[in-house]
Amino acid sequence: MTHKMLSAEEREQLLPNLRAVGWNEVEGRDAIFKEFHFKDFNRAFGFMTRVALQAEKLDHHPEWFNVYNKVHITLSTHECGGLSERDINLASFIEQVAASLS
Ligand SMILES: C[C@H](O)[C@H](O)[C@H]1CNC2=NC(N)=NC(=O)C2=N1
Repeated sequence: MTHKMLSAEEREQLLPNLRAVGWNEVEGRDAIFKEFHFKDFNRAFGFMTRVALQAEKLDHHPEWFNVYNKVHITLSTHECGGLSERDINLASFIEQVAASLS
């Protein structure tokens, strides 16, 4: 399957919404990043478990890092070497899960 990089127009429309909820563009790479904080490890890992199952379903996986109650997530589409619609869709799913757990 091929994935198309987001166009300049799509970026102008989509990125401000993501920025408003804490996703930032990564420097030197076409990717987005957000840091999540939970009450404890149990919440953080519960969050990761839900995201993992959806990622597998979508065949689109986060780059992430966890220490105790913190989860750092980077999203990018390796296949096209940058941001695609898949990253936007996964980011919005991640936002829903995080909202349901905090
Ligand atoms: C073969 C498989 O479809 C690809 O490797 C998928 C898997 N998960 C992926 N995840 C992400 N984030 N980017 C990809 O390009 C990607 N490609």
